[in-house]
Amino acid sequence: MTQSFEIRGDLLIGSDSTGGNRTVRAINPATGANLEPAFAVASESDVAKACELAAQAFDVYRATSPEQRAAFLEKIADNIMEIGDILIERATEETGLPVARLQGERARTVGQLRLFAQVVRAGEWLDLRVDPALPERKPLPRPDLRLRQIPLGPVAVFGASNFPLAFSVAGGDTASALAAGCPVVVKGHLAHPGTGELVGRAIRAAVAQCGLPEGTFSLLTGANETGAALVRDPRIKAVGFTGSRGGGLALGAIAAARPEPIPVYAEMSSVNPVFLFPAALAARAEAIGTGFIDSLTLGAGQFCTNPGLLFAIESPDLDRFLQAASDALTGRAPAPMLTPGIHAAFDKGVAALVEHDAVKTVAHGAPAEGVNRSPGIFFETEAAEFLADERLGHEVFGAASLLVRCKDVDQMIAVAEKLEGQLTATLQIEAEDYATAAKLVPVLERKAGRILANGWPTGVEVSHAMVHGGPFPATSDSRTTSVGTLAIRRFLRPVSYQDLPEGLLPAELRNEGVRALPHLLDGVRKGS
Ligand SMILES: NC(=O)C1=CN([C@@H]2O[C@H](COP(=O)(O)OP(=O)(O)OC[C@H]3O[C@@H](n4cnc5c(N)ncnc54)[C@H](OP(=O)(O)O)[C@@H]3O)[C@@H](O)[C@H]2O)C=CC1
Ligand SMILES: O=C(O)CCC(=O)C(=O)O
Repeated sequence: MTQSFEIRGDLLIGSDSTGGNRTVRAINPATGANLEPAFAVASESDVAKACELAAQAFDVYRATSPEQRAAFLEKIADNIMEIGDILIERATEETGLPVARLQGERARTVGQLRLFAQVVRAGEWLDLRVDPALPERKPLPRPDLRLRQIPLGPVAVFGASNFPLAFSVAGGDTASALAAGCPVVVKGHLAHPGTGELVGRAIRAAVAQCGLPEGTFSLLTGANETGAALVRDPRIKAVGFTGSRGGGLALGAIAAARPEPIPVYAEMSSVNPVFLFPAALAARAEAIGTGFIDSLTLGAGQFCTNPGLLFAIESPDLDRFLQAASDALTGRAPAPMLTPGIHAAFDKGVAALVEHDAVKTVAHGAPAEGVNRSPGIFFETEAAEFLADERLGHEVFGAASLLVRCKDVDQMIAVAEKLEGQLTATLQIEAEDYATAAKLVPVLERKAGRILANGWPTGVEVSHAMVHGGPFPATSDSRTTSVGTLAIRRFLRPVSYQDLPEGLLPAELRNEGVRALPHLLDGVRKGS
């Protein structure tokens, strides 16, 4: 039977739909119009109720078999697809993003849930290890030691404004936390509350269809105080966040100040440097120029992987690149940005660069027609100026980028050394550049979570070998990723069982259970 999912403006607290205080409306950023209905704002007691239900659900949910948990993730994916066109229509209205982009993002979202279902079934994430007892060992016997990973507990997820599906209510943080066995309480983003509610209802339906405890999932709408109360709640054991540096740091401070501090996995701010090497510019300056502008203006530049900084060595080929990039940007019509606040922040960041004495505007897009939009813009400066003013390396969230002219490779490496942590670093190279690029790669490994060649950083593959992370301020914890299957590790911790009788061991660590799954036996890999 086909299910129907509606937007009512409710909070989804376990199986309960509540919404006393309906004061928030979504805005269509393309027109500035308010959208119906009004959404409920979660009170402190709503937050506490969602967390209590999540805590009650934890032991039951984490005890689900891999098959049950994988089937739940797949049911969420099926239900999201069942929402149908109204999901895409509402997301378009709330974000100003084009239909094709949102359809692609929906595919990424359900693909991500299905990938985590495969991960759960495969069992590598359990990281099973068995060191059998050595009773005869001298001078001391070794006990029987068995290790597995268990989930941390209820997780708070902050949906991102710029990916209303893939980084929001059922996005990567939620998918990886649920895959790990953690109940999830989402603080939805006010930029797309209707989209969030539809997806939240799809998850909640899957909870009921799979016979899971109601507290496995809740969705709260609200402002800063709702999110702060959620992170403070003692039942929450970890936080996933994508957004601004200020927001991530504020939530990290709240988490660190709790009587029991908890990890906050915040993906925050990145300018994603691109290094244009001489032979690459000589071979394909024009193609690099247009490729750059396509990546820069994708989604009105509202990607945390947006290429916001370029480095290149002075040459006539660099001038060819600049001409091609200028031609590609000039006349390009700006798309609406996600919220009036994000648009205002973009205009402020651009104004600071326009007014900067050491920065020259290279090109900009066509003038804006309509609200919440501004032309894309491309600046240049000299390496010495860049090194003298650290503000030039800060993120301007939107379609703005700065080219830094370098004298030679040594200067390019010197500026790279000064960069803050990044999600990505990109090399445009040809074979003749490899020897010089080899000097830069070790520097970039220290700076970024992903290093790529001859592509553009926007558009993150959801896969096993992806890292969407990096040193601060790209994220709050460079040891992990928010995209890809490795993201599950954020919500797990190891437990070692020493000499426990077989009957007290978890099923997967008993002799028969462990043989059926990949594991390390005395340090040697066994199983698939
Ligand atoms: N690196 C990236 O991937 C992204 C970066 N950004 C950056 O963030 C800016 C603003 O965009 P936005 O998406 O709203 O990001 P924010 O960081 O402002 O907000 C993200 C989420 O965190 C919450 N939040 C923020 N600060 C606090 C706080 N002090 N206490 C409790 N909750 C908090 C917000 O709640 P509430 O809505 O109630 O404020 C929202 O739910 C952009 O201009 C851009 O610079 C945005 C998107 C992605
Ligand atoms: O580029 C992508 O696909 C993902 C970008 C991202 O993580 C973000 O903008 O928050």
